[in-house]
Amino acid sequence: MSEQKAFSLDIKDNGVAVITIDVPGESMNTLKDTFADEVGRLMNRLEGDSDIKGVVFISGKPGSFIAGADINMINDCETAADAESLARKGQAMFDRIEQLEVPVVAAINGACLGGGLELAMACHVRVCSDNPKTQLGLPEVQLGLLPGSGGTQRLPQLVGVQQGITMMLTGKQLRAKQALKAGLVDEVVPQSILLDAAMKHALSAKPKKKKAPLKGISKVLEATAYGRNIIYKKAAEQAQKKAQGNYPAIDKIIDTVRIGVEKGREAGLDKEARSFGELAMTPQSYQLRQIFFATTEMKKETGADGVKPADIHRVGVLGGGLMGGGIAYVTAAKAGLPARIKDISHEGITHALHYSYERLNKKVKRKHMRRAELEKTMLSLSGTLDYSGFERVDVVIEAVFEDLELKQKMVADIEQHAKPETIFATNTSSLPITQIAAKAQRPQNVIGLHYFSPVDKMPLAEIITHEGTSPETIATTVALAKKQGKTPIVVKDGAGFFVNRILAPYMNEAARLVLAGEPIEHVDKALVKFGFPVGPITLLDEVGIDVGAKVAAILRKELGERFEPPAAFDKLIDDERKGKKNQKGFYQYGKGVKGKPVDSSVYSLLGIEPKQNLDREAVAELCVLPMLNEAAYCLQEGIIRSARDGDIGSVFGIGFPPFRGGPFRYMDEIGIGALVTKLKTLAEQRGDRYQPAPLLVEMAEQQRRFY
Ligand SMILES: C[C@H](O)CC(=O)SCCNC(=O)CCNC(=O)[C@H](O)C(C)(C)COP(=O)(O)OP(=O)(O)OC[C@H]1O[C@@H](n2cnc3c(N)ncnc32)[C@H](O)[C@@H]1OP(=O)(O)O
Repeated sequence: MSEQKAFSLDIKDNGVAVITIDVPGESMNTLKDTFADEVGRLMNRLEGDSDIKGVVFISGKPGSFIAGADINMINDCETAADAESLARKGQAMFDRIEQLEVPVVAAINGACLGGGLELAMACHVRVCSDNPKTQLGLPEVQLGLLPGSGGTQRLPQLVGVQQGITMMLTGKQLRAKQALKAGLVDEVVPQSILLDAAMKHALSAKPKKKKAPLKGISKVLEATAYGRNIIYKKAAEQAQKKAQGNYPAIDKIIDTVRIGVEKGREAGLDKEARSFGELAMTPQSYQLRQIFFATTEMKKETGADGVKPADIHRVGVLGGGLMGGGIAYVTAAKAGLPARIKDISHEGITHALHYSYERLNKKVKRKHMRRAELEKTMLSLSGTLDYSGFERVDVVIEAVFEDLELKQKMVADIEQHAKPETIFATNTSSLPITQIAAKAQRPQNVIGLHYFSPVDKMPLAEIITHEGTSPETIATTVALAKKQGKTPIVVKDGAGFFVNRILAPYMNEAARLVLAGEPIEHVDKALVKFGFPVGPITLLDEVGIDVGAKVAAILRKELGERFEPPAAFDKLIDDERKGKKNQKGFYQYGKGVKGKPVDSSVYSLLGIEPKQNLDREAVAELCVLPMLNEAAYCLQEGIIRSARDGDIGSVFGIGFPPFRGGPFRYMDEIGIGALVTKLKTLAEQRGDRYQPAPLLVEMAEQQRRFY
């Protein structure tokens, strides 16, 4: 039997060689080093045939071009030299494509990422479909890597140094029209004529090397070495402000581009391959790759083994407030499902509709969406003051005020007005699902579906089951959350569920440090440096100090002394300090306030003389260790199903530094034995709340790891 190939050649009568990429046994094309020989033979064949007038690369997969180099292959590298050699092979393969005498065209439909875009950029012309799935980008930075097969050299040439660096530092992907405007593709056509359009280019004269379509200040800056130096410097400053030195890929990307632009392609490619090798061996890249594997694995899970989710045709949303509005929006705009919003007032409904309209209109203004599409999506949203229309909804998502009796009444109302099989999903963040389901006639249909604010931005959804939730309800809710663009984790009912539960001891500890005199901005900076997107005190201001106090009290009541909040909330609440929402918190807000100065009156209110006693590492450790410990408690109690779910929940829900892999992977890295020793010492010094979770103690004794 002949071996199935990834690249197949079909020479058309018009002399165009069409190379179809269709990696056998994979749902999406990814590039492997083993393809080098295959492509090499193809190139020999093409170079030796003077009848060939042009070449087109196209994908044989229905909705995607190439999703990049195979990340498993990168993961299998044992040394930097292994990874460097992968990069060099890719570079050589793409150089040969570029060196073909005849025009070479990439016909792109769907994802064209990483190594896929690097291949496309080695072609002389790029044509892409206007399919919304068509996205072009170099997302290697999200894996702690840089583009390793010529991308750092070819992208700046096509789109300019500034835009090229930005794309590589952020991993930002461009849609068809954006790619056209940026100079990354040469033509955008409907998918139905993609191949024809590409063939036309293949039969035309080979285009001259194009220049990036730069205008204004970019054009001026990029014209001289002096101007470009400003770009490199600014890019590094901006990126590091966010990355805090935690991502080694950043400097390497900028440096590699710089060397290529200033010293030429050869020097640039050499630096690129070496940097790729080095980065592939960093712990940051390792952890980020594990996050990719975990999320891909989770995309396939239904939440209930072997159970098929029910079809969802319509969704009901109770409450048109901030959360309800956001939920209606992701239902209509992302899941493409009609959402019927019930509120007690016209204002509530108008608010929810307006919320969606504003977001959609922004997309129209940015040309990411047609007006007709906006109108169609808006038509799928409707409102009601009673339950009219609810007899047809398959899932109801409740986002009303946090009041147990009210929520129980909602359950009863839905049981009365909707179908017997309609699922009741509550977006409560603090009430036990078991209690919300307590009076239900059909408790099997009741489940928690906890979104994070803002709903359209935050990627996580916690799906909370109570003892009686049926597997069908779980599978259907998981499917709905995925359609809404969320990564769901299924968790067991319990105070704070998972995310808020592990957040609480961390926030409490940060507040304790402030009360002990550590300056507010010092505590925040320590955790931003550790890798969180914002510090805990800033977060408290954002969430609302009153909300924090309320949640803290509930958790203390349900989970015991370990959750005792520091005795400061009362004073803050009495002083009407709610945080950002009433412009009075730990920091100063309002017009005319520049930067983010601490509101020093909070120190006198709390009777504190701020003085830094601990360094950043110590502050971070004191706050993060209780979070890790609590995550272990959650696993031990079956709140989360696996360490993997806990890691993804923490990274996507609270921005736990992704390059550390999540709390469980981070605990493995510290070493469970070392962690237990540290926690015990802190328990002696600072109090019993630091006592290690029994699971950790047991694991330390047995020298086990989470992974
Ligand atoms: C040398 C080079 O510069 C280095 C590189 O190219 S590194 C790789 C850069 N590319 C990336 O990071 C893209 C990674 N992939 C993605 O982001 C997403 O898969 C995607 C946006 C392309 C598609 O998402 P979606 O439609 O939800 O499909 P998804 O389930 O994720 O992927 C489909 C399958 O392709 C696989 N896949 C996608 N990209 C992959 C990759 N780069 N490596 C290995 N497998 C990959 C997934 O594992 C999954 O496999 P399965 O069918 O066995 O489950």
